[in-house]
Amino acid sequence: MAVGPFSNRVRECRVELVETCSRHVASLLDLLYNVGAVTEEDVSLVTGGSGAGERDRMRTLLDVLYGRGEEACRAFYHMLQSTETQTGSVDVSGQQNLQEHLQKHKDILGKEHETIDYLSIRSSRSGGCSFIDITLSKHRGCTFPFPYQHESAMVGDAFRGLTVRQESCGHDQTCAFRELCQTLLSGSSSGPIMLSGVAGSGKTTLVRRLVQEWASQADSQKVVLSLSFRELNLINEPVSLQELLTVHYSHLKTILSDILAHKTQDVLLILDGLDEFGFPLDFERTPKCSDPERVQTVGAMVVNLIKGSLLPGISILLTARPHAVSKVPPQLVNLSCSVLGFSPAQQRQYFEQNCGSPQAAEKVWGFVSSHKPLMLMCHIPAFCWIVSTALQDGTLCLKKGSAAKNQDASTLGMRGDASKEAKNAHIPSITITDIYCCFIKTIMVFHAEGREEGSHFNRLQDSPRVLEEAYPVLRDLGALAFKGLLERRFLFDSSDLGDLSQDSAGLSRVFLVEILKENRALLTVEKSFYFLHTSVQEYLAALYFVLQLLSGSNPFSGPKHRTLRFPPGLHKVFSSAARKLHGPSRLLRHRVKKALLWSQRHQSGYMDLFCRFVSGLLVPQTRFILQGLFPREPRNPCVLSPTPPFLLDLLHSQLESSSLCPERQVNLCHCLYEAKDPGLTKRLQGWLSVLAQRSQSEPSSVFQRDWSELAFLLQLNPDVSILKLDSQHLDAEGLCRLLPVLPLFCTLSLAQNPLGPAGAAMLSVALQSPDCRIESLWLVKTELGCEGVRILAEALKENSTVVDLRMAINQIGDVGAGCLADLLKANRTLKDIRLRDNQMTDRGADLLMTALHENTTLQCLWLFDNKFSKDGVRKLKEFSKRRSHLDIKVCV
Ligand SMILES: Nc1ncnc2c1ncn2[C@@H]1O[C@H](COP(=O)(O)OP(=O)(O)OP(=O)(O)O)[C@@H](O)[C@H]1O
Repeated sequence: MAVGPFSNRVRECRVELVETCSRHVASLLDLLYNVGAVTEEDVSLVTGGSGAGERDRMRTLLDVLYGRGEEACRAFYHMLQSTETQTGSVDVSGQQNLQEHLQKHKDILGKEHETIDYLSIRSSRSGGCSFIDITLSKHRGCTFPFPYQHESAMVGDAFRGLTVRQESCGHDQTCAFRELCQTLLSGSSSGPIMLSGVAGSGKTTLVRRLVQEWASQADSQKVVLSLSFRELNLINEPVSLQELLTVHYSHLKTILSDILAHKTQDVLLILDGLDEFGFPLDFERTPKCSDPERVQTVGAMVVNLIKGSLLPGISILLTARPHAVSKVPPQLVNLSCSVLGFSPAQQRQYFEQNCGSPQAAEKVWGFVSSHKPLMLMCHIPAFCWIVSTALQDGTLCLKKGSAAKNQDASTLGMRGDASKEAKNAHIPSITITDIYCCFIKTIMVFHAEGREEGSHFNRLQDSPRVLEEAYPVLRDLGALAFKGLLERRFLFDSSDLGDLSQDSAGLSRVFLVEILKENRALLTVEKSFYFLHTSVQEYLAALYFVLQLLSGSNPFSGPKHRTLRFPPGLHKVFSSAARKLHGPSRLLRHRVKKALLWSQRHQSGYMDLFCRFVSGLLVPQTRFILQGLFPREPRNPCVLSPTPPFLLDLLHSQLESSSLCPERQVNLCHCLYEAKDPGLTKRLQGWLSVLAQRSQSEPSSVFQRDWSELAFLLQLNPDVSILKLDSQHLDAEGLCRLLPVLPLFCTLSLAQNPLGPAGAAMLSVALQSPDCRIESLWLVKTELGCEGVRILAEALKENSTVVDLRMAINQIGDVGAGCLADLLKANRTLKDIRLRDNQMTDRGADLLMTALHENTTLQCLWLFDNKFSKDGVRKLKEFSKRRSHLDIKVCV
């Protein structure tokens, strides 16, 4: 074998040749065979191996050529030159061909991603779903969500969490959909972008919108390819990326390999729903693969795409629920976006565009905006749909709600000290369970027979009959939802639906249309279903659970006369425990307790809503909304009292448990709220009087979970205007738990707590909140230091409510005085600032006086016990004398 310059080039440039010439391997091999440079055996060696892709074939060819020696390698370079000249000449027509295919691709994908809403109530009322811009936040790299929290609860928190993060690290920003669209379609981004958001927050809707936006841009050269993880789950056999895409996009068949080889920088690959991906993603051990033609498992393919080994240079948009974000190592993610959900203004816009009439929209918005728990949940678009469906015709709920509102209004005028206010405080009586009951009822009634005749109101009168008829369907669907929850399963196939899909009365169609979404997998013909929103699954599971309880059956054994069985392990545990108990009341209590404990064992907050719904449905007043569905006389008389005492006892005894984490404790408070516990108001009063006593006596330690509970109780009661938490060992973490309510007090007194700069960051979030009502902020001896003051001063520049700021004994020094001086130049609201004992010297006093030349609103500045010289004090007094509106208090 002769080695010369050509064979050396083949060896040295192997990687480059594989990279650039693999697409010509077939024609090169032909040419080389025709001129005798390679043999028939060589050809079968190169083309053999069914799994080998172009790159593998190219590598084998180069090895063969090197083995054949200098002449074969020279022939190769010669052939390569002529092949490239030939392909160059067809480039112009190729370009035209590409444009035509691209336009066709845009048309097809645009149509596929039209925002079709199958929800017939919605389409009947508003002509389909209109897209409302939604608030997103973006962040370089990757962020992880807070652990231990139900994802639905995280949405409301996300708005404030965002500002907290902004304060502490300064690189999160809110952004609108348009901006994300531009980043993805402009061609300037590459690598993975993670879009996270809780269930129903609108990720898939954003993806649809993005594809439509791109499809409408005639000049966009981006090639968008969109796949859902749900579909990828169905591919069990190894496959090459090229083959997978060719099957999915058969209309791109002729140009796909060219795009994948030469236009990767123009490709945007959307992978929707990472949370649902069933295959493991092993970023450590998955073998590297850079050949789109090489077969591999779907999991390995996804890993190689995300790592940039496969199709380097493409942009990838991954969407995931928050808990699944960590499936991808953060260092591989270029940009993270979170769907924060609808802001209050966007919620209002949603109702305006999705309710049947402006009056209905106004009613729904009025109701939602006066019920804080509802408003928090309405950050999630899917929940907006549930609420608008439940309320716009749900006369029952609206009547009840307006009564609650009137009572709220009667207490709103109150002013004064928190404990006095709490005595009169009224905790609103509408619950989330009420809303879901109205939702189900509205849907059932809407689809009932005789829909064409009579008004919705008339049909509402007939609802007991409709609901009675719906019993078997609701029970079976509920059983499926419950089984899914226990198994942590959210996707069901046709066999899971069993009789439901063949229901002769057609009632189950209601659910298939309104409540279950069909997963339309393009890669296979198999159908699967999932609930419109996980909260709907949790509600139906709770409905089933309570229906079974009230009819004396064991919810854990599945409905009788049906094939649906729960996991054998679970079934055994629950039924053997049940056998040991006697008497229906004890059995009922036992079963509810089991369900509560079951949920508490799951620290992730999964099943939190289920427990709230169970608590709500055990209240006869709430069940009355679904009159007709429940047995008239439940076997168990203990569930007939307004709020069953056994339920309250159970929830209260769980609340006392010392092993409960704060988030589960808050969930128990939610359960008490759903159970319409009349003692909630008392609990708040108790809390506030304990705090009042504590601040007068020796401070004792307050657990973090207590702050969560207090925040929850205060949230339900908007009428308390003064919050005094002096000397309570309250730190930044405690403040974080209280954050939802902090802006809502006129006077916030947090003296003698170890807040420090981190606590100041929390407070600055409250001060910048659009809901901020804080007028007096008392932070005496809270370890702020100059850094804490700097953070607060920045926030106060944006705030126009605080009039009275007390910050004695905080060691702010001259640096802190300088920050306050800067604040005084900008702020026109503050009237009274107290800075006793803060280690300020003449330098600090000078800075403040300079600023006060520009500020004419400050009336009182207390500077006792600082480190001023005699001359400094004299200067301050003279300055004060010259300014009639300003009183500076100072002594040596
Ligand atoms: N921007 C929006 N404007 C109007 N309606 C919206 C918007 N976003 C979502 N929705 C409504 O909320 C429903 C749920 O949204 P979507 O399926 O996109 O959520 P998701 O985040 O993908 O949920 P999941 O994680 O469960 O897949 C949609 O069917 C749609 O009706």
